[in-house]
Amino acid sequence: MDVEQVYKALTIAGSDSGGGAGIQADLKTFQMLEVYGMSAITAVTAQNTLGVHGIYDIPLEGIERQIEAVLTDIGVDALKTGMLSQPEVIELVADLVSKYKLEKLVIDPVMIAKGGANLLAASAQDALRRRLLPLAALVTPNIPEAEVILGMEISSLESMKEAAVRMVEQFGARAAIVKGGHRTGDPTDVLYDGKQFHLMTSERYPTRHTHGTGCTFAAAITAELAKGKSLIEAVHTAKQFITLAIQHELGIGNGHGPTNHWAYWREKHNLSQLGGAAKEQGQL
Ligand SMILES: Nc1ncnc2c1ncn2[C@@H]1O[C@H](COP(=O)(O)OP(=O)(O)OP(=O)(O)O)[C@@H](O)[C@H]1O
Ligand SMILES: Cc1ncc(COP(=O)(O)O)c(N)n1
Repeated sequence: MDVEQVYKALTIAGSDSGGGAGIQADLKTFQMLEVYGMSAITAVTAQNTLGVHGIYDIPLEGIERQIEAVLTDIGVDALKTGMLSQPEVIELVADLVSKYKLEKLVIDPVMIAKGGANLLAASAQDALRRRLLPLAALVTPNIPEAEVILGMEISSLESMKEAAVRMVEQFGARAAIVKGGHRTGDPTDVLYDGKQFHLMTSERYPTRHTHGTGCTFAAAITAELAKGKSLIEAVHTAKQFITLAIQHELGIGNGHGPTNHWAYWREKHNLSQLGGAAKEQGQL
């Protein structure tokens, strides 16, 4: 029997007790894409589908030790960042990414939760621009995040393209994808790889269960990069992963529920989808 290589990915992000976003979404996504997942938790949130009910930052030394423990023993093929919370966490992550010469870094510049809670101190925005973006293989802002980082209004496909180019040319990321989930119409994401644009689009599913879509999307890209896939291949797979995860909503919770992290794997293996019972019972 053939034995295949084990690929490894690390997420540096916040914990979501509700399991839909943050560390939990990232690890579920790594697992479903058959990549070994590891984590460094920056903050613990008390969170459910109705909102964020508490944020407890992990001391800087604790974050550093988690990352060092993983890197000095197990190693990583690719990594991603999510909720970094404070400017000194951004400085620390940038120092460690440089120290260990980590190339495949995906930055999801998490700022505000769907429910409105602030997940990145305003004082950290400058550190994000100055220290982290120049190290990114890919940065994955949604439209409001790109507007804050760049100080520009984004209201059209053309301005999404301009934003992606500025992330690369002005701030030094090697590639940028500006996600279209927050616009009306089909959710088109604009990827600029430093040379050309790639537009990724899908049908828009009318659902309130979109908690953690950005985390899941960036984690899927990271998992595919860990396997050695090209950026374009990785983003294509991630788009399929997130589209199926949104399409086959689970119907969990009374607010913005999680996406379905099983959906891509079950589709690939020709299995029926979970969550249908809730739909039939009219709970969705
Ligand atoms: N209703 C929808 N139907 C289909 N695809 C969607 C929908 N909403 C978002 N997407 C897709 O999901 C991915 C994540 O985009 P989105 O803009 O929602 O990220 P985000 O706001 O960072 O997510 P979050 O803050 O919830 O983690 C993108 O590929 C986007 O096009
Ligand atoms: C720990 C953590 N990380 C990221 C998000 C963003 O996800 P969303 O915008 O869907 O709330 C979140 N809510 N919680």
